[in-house]
Amino acid sequence: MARGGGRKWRNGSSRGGHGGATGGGGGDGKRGRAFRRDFGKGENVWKRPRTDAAATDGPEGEKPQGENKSWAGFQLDSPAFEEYYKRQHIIADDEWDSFMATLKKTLPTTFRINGHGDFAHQIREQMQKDFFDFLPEDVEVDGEKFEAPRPLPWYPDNLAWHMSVSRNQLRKLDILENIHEFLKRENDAGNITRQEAVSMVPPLFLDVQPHHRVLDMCAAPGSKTAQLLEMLHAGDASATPQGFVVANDNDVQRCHLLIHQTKRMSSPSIMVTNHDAQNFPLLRRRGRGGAGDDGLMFDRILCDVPCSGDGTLRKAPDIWRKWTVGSGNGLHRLQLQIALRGLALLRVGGILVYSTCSLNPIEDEAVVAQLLRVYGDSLELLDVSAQLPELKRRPGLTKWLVLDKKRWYSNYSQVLPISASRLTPTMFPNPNAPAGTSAEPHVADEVAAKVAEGDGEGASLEGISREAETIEEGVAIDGAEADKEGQVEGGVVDEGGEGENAGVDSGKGKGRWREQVVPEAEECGLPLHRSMRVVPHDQDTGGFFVAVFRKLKHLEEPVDDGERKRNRGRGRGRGGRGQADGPRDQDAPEDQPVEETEPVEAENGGTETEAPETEAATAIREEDDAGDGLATDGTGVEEGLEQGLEQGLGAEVDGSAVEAGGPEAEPLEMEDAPPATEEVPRGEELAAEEGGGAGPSGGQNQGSGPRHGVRRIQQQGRWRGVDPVLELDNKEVLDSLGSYYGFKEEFAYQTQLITRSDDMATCKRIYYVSKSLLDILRLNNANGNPIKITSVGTKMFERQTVKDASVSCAYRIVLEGLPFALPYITRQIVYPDAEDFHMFLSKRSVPLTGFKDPELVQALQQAQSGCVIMAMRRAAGENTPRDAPPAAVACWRGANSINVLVTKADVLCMLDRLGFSHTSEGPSDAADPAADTIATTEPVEEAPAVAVEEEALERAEAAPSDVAVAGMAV
Ligand SMILES: C[S@@+](CC[C@H](N)C(=O)[O-])C[C@H]1O[C@@H](n2cnc3c(N)ncnc32)[C@H](O)[C@@H]1O
Repeated sequence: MARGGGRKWRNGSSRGGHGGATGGGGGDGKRGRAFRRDFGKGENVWKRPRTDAAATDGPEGEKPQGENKSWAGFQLDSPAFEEYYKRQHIIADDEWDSFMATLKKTLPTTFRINGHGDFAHQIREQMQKDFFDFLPEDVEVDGEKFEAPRPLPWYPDNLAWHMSVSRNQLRKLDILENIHEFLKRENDAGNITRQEAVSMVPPLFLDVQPHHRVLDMCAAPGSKTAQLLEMLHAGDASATPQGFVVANDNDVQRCHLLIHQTKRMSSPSIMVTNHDAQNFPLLRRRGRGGAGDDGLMFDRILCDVPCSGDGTLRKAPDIWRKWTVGSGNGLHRLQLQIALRGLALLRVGGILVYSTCSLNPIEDEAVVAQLLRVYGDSLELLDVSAQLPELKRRPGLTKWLVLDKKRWYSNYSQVLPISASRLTPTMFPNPNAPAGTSAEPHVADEVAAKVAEGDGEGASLEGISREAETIEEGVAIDGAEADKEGQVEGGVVDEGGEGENAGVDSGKGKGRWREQVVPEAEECGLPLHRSMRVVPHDQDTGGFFVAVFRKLKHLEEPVDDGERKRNRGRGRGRGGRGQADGPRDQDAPEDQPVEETEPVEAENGGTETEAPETEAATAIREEDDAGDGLATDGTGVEEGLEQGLEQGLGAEVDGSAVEAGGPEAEPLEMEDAPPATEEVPRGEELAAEEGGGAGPSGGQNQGSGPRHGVRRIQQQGRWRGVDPVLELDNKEVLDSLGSYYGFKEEFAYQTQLITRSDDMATCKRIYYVSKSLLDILRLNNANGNPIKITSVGTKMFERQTVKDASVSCAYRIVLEGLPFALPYITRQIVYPDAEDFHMFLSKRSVPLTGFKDPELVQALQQAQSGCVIMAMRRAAGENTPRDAPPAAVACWRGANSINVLVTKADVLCMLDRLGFSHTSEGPSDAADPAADTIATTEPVEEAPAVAVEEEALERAEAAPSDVAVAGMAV
């Protein structure tokens, strides 16, 4: 569907990236002068550190370079971490010190300019022109030279930037403070996103095109989702993309961060869902199979899994203290389950990127290796070394060790009973190696050899540690005897019993715990070097791991029976809830018709359904002949996970795996909280807050045609408390919108508007969704709504409670949705020239007669009271159609005046983009709204509300370790 010049004019500049830019503007230098005035304070601010306490970090030399004050009190080392990673050889010995030193420095500030094309380039140019070009060479912060900001060389179009200073340091010099203010303002308006450099990498390898269906499986807080959306919208600027992005997270709170982040993108092509990714539903169509029509399968999947997060030590230093080897081991299973589910949902030919912000091979290469084993020649680990050539990366490891309970293993066959429930074969380079192939060398022999070589107790990392002492004290050396004070369990003497840390030689408890000969790591034999690890000291970043896969075909061949049986026994032995059975080809070829679940009319009037079964559920059902009470619709699921489980994952399916079979979800309010000043119709408030009960209201809904995609509020059952996703088909509302705004016929408002309230006649918010997402909503509905949707599309209209009875349409157009409606509006729209528009934005409230252009005054006087769109005219001679103005803004026309209906921050950014002068304080506050007939004083969130959310966003981004710990299975 065409969207006219939406991409060009960028409704008020804000709401981020893709969606239309203010365009034009810039270049006249006026705005730049306004900003530069702030710098002219008659002194060299570049060298003047602030004298307040925040300006000093304490004496140099007492902290690692770059460490800031906020790190005071943090432990910045971990012997366990060092021992572990040295042993894994993720870094060569001669680089170790540099690696560790970088890890102890704070992370530089990096940010990304949202969007693409003209709009993004304008921001970049403005930023350089007004700020960076003015930086003298000799700026110092905290006694260190301030390096000029530079674009990240590997990020396309110079749209991602690096500043050597931390965010705290940005506040220490006035001139940097101005940059900080600019970044903050643009961030609030959604034009810039602070994001760690390495976190920007995975989406780039997905090569998202506008027609792609994209799934972001673990998406919150959403910085990568934002990138995916930008790529989706990067095609024909005048069209809504054919594809869409589904952003999922299993944490309801974090879903709200995700909604906030994606809302800034103003996209009708985004859906936020709330599922355990390992159980993400697979939707099928009945009788409509065929190339290009395979239900809800995806062309691109980002699998940025929960992880132990030790690649983020530089921004989350508490990870030093918390670091244990158990974090990575404990997450491996979940990571594998999620990745396998991702592959099951991927179309043939599609690309899946697996990524973590952990350096740990158990979370990284071991997962990748198992995916390759399960999929065999159905999956290719892509060699992407030629892509992003400027990005320094290291090839993935091809061998590694597994550590548990202070004991190193190279092969699962060595695993002692004490660790058998904590480790799985899939963690090892060779999960299927028969027992004994890599038996541990006899310690006594090794000790003898080392002693003979003159090596002794000092050889703590490369072989034997402290054997001399252990022998002296008569400690068991081949697992048969007990230490005097230690305990024997399965032949291992463990000092603390529960200690998890690597601590091969912790220096404590001399002679109290048994040492082992560390086995040689085994080669995996798979092309894992094609995966990549970004390490901090290569380019002053955090650490990250990325692997890029292409699915070549659907799985067909069952895994080896013997192997399945062997592992099935193991699963039972461990009390697993279920066991995967042999593989089935659930991932039907594109041309194969598939069955669709029939929704069952539930007693409460809502729709209840038998959910499409997840593979985990299948695993349970098929292991347990009684079916474990789980519903299945027989649509089948990819056997990937089952095989993964069979091949040693252990076949235990944790409680969460059952969820897709029908858990009762936490009540979830689906829409953003209404602005405090707005009046919420009572019926709708109830619907949102109480999760049900607000049925169609009396006669108001009469006259509506049959609803499509109806999903009434669930009073019980799977998504209890979740607002419905309903296609707006209330004739009165649609007619009122159509006649008030004079929408052209080609505008799909008749079919592509969605509400989340059962009471359509008075629904508070109306959302606009792309055609392709609408198809998915309908498919979801036809399948009984297995997908739990927390938000969809972009808000386009909001109900306005007004005192003035002459206002004939209760719905105003909101900032996010305006770009999509603008090309089709023929009424209630006026066209000021640049001068009047500039004046209006600066004042934010102007009498109807207060404009210089008499035609504009006349048009305003003739407009109805209520929402009016001000669309700036191009300069004379510019031959641009009226429906593609350089900027437009929604306003409220009262009896005597017209008021802008966007935040001050948004107006400021719009002025910036248009090259209009303003003070850094921005436009004045709107005139007293009481003077007019608008019922709300500030209809959109003002900066404080946004700032709070931003803070939460930052916290969420900075705390992956918490996420990981919370998500740990053990
Ligand atoms: C590493 S963070 C994702 C960061 C995100 N991709 C971004 O760029 O902003 C991992 C996310 O996974 C979520 N998560 C944890 N377990 C999950 C599961 N089983 N299914 C889906 N999401 C999960 C967490 O809530 C967390 O938001």
